[in-house]
Amino acid sequence: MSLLDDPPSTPGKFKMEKSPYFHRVRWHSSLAKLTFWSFVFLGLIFIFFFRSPPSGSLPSDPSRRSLRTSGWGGSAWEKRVRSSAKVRSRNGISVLVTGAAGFVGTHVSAALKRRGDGVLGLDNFNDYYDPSLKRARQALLERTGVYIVEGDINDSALLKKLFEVVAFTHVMHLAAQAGVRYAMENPGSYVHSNIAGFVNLLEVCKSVNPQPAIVWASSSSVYGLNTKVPFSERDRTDQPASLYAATKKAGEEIAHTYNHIYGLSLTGLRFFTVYGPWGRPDMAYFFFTRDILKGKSISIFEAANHGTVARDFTYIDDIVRGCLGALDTAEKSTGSGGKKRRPAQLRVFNLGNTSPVPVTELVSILERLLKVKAKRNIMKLPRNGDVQFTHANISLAQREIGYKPTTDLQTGLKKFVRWYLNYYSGGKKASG
Ligand SMILES: O=C(O)[C@H]1O[C@H](OP(=O)(O)OP(=O)(O)OC[C@H]2O[C@@H](n3ccc(=O)[nH]c3=O)[C@H](O)[C@@H]2O)[C@H](O)[C@@H](O)[C@H]1O
Repeated sequence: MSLLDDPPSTPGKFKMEKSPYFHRVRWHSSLAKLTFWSFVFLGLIFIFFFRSPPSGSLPSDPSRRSLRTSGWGGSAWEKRVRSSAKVRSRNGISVLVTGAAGFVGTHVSAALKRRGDGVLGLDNFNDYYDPSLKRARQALLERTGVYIVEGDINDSALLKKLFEVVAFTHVMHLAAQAGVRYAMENPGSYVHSNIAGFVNLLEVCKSVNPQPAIVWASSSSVYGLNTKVPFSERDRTDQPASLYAATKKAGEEIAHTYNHIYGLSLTGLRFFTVYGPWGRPDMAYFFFTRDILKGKSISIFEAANHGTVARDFTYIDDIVRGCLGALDTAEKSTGSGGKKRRPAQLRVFNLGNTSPVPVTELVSILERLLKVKAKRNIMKLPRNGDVQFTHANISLAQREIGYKPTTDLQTGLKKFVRWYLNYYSGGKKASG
């Protein structure tokens, strides 16, 4: 076997370069290398010019799973975009909803459309969880007249085009890489969506005229290791326990910057464990339901010394009202042409339920609703980003945006279970 067949992989093996045999083959190998790299170079040019989609493309990112963007542009497409974003009520707003095929995105889009606002969705339909659920949500929205453009928030050309076609008054930014534990598996996807994607969106929003007001999803996870309860917006948020939390916290700081420099009106909403019909299969209430029904055991986390793990579970309809309240009270951005004229609104609100429930109690409610006993496997809370409890103080949101949650966990889960049984009967399988 020659040296070229067995390239050195350790510094030690490089000593072989001194061999006279190596000098004899070097000239031939250089020619071969030159030919090889010329082919690679020509190949790359071919791929770049002839194979890239005509209508904007995604930056390559190996951290993404199955990320497709279908073609956009053309007069029929623009007509569809305009029609979906058309305001149909007096004093209505036109909203670009990113992550519209997501759980919260679907509900918010439908609610806005119902009251006569113009709504255009944007979603990349990635396969973080079962994309068929996203497609089903899309079909639901289509029936209400909401069109979802398939694309990524990192695609500047697409975002610019959307603002060229429609002068959106508001952006409801819900596209994100969610999930606390998954951040250990795929950190790049959090940076891609929650940081790079958010910055890209803000870059476009700051440049358009008029600038939209932006309401976006932060997270209760920014409170991290904070132990002061209930969590108030004034509490410290500099101890994130997961990369997910850190990217959401970074988002809050990034929002501050764009507000400060460019006069963008920005409102961050710290959602507390949102659940309900059409929910996310990666969340505990959802996969507990699936596994209990299948007779599979479920892992229930407990803290040190049998400490209770609890969440301020918040029902989707309450969250939707919070989102609409934030949109309705958002002041206009104050910049144009990338320059700020005067200070703009910058807000952060907790959207929780203010009554934490232990995860063991969540399971008991599910058992009663499903009429099946769960196979409980009590486990130590893993050190992968989960915090022991969350509890929202919502007085600021109550005062400023009229937020008032009304659904307790029992009532909300009843609605979820009804939806779940209905959705997954008829051949559909819960996965993700
Ligand atoms: O408020 C948020 O900002 C976040 O809410 C949600 O995170 P979490 O509150 O962690 O929800 P979720 O995973 O459903 O776990 C619920 C409970 O079950 C416990 N849990 C979980 C898994 C398991 O196998 N066993 C278990 O006991 C677990 O320890 C926890 O106590 C969103 O996913 C996230 O995207 C973000 O929006």
